[in-house]
Amino acid sequence: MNEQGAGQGAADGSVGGRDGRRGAGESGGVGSGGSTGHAGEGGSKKTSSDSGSGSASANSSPASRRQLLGRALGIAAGATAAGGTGFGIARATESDAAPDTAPGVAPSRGTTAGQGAAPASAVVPFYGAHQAGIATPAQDRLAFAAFDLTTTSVQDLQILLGTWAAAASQMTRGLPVGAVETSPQAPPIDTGEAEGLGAARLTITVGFGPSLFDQRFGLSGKRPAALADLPTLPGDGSLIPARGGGDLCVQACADDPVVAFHAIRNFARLARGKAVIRWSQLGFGRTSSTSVDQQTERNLLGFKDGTRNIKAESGADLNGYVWVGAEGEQAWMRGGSYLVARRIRMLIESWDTDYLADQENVFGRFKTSGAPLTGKAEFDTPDFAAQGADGRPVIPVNAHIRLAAPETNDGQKILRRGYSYTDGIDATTGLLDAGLFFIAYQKDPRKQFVPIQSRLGQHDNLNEYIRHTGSALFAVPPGLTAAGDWWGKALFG
Ligand SMILES: C=CC1=C(C)c2cc3[nH]c(cc4nc(cc5[nH]c(cc1n2)c(C)c5CCC(=O)O)C(CCC(=O)O)=C4C)c(C)c3C=C
Ligand SMILES: [Fe+2]
Repeated sequence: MNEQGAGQGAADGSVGGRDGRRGAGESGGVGSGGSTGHAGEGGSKKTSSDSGSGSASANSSPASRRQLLGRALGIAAGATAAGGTGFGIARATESDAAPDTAPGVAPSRGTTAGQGAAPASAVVPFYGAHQAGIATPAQDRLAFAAFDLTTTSVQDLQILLGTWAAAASQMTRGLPVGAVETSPQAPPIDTGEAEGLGAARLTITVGFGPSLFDQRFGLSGKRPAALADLPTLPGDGSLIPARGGGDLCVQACADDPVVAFHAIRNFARLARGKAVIRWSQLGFGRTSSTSVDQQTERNLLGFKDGTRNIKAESGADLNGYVWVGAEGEQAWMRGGSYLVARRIRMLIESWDTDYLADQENVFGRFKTSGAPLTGKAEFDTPDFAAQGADGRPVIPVNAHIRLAAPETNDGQKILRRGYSYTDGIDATTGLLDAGLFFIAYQKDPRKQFVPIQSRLGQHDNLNEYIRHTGSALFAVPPGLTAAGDWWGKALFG
């Protein structure tokens, strides 16, 4: 489906196509191009004037589309009538949306809604003090998207966040966002590809980018100091603007790639007319263990990654380095965290020509065991003071772990939650475009990611083999308390 088709289908809101069905654009699709690309590669970034407004601003049948989705999600007239207070969203989701025990829409003719319900063991609770997907033991797969808002209406934004919350409550329980099989004349509410796959430990984590706090929504006074734009850092020379930024982000993690993709796709569909995907990234093979129960996985350079990560079981580390506490001047962020995403391409072909001892000196760890060069077993504590017979440090001065470790960074730590990625071949060089989609959570990027990356960008032995190509920062608010709560409710309150 091309961009024009998508725009037309959405803009004219027509129901009667040649075959009597709604136009293709209305039947959904991922963001601006339906791919995992970004605005600079194919899909052009839409503005409010060319967004193909498939909902509120279109003039014929969008109301029926909104009603359709709203009915499914329990967000309809109440939310629209809220007049921008957000209260209507809360009430609508609370009163009309399905309780946690039922799908969000009464099954219509032939619907399979509900049949895909997940075994309890595969469900990660959606509601809680903190958003799931941060301290949750890392799942196998990632689908991540940053969105740009195409609306400038606060009410539209609130409706979007409320709609997403209701949809997330469904999907994280392994349920469709609405009927998969509707009447022949209406598009299915849920796109259907995750039917029967269960929840697969799906978590959906939403964040707000610095740009959300510009003049459009009257939020500039609510911008946390810690959400300061990331400064230009050493090693930022290869960043591609279209692979960074965004007003909103959605991190969907699951043990099944279809389940993770389905979440992003349906969020993009529900955002139609209000927001478009700016860039997105699929990830596989979690590169960071975030629980003591998880075996440490390897990154694409073949090294165990996540050995000295913050673990879900360490409440002291989570409170000390990850969750925003009373020190944050914006009360709406307490219990939240800040997400830094970096798309880091690995120069794999070059790395593969490097000899083993050099690879190990790059990281300061042994490749097979993952032990520090000063130890024998993976979890041995690195001894950064140890010297070899030649009087030189055993862990080289420019080794990755020395430069990144809390011992070198005023005791600061971050929670890493990245995934390997591959986007095929670089068309100009024929080399693999693969690497690490680095995600880190922290209390304050100004004290954590920025100084650590500043040091790494200047001195890290690894720099010969990597290029940072994308960068983004998001404020991730605390968890939703119960049905009816929505991301940003306290922000707009
Ligand atoms: C700014 C933060 C970091 C970036 C960017 C980063 C990129 C990056 N890392 C690896 C591979 C490994 N990293 C390891 C440890 C490690 N890395 C960071 C931070 C960043 N890494 C920290 C804080 C740490 C822990 C340091 C410590 O306390 O010892 C390791 C060793 C195993 C482990 O402890 O996880 C590996 C391997 C790659 C490949 C990469 C960019 C592509
Ligand atoms: Fe690292």
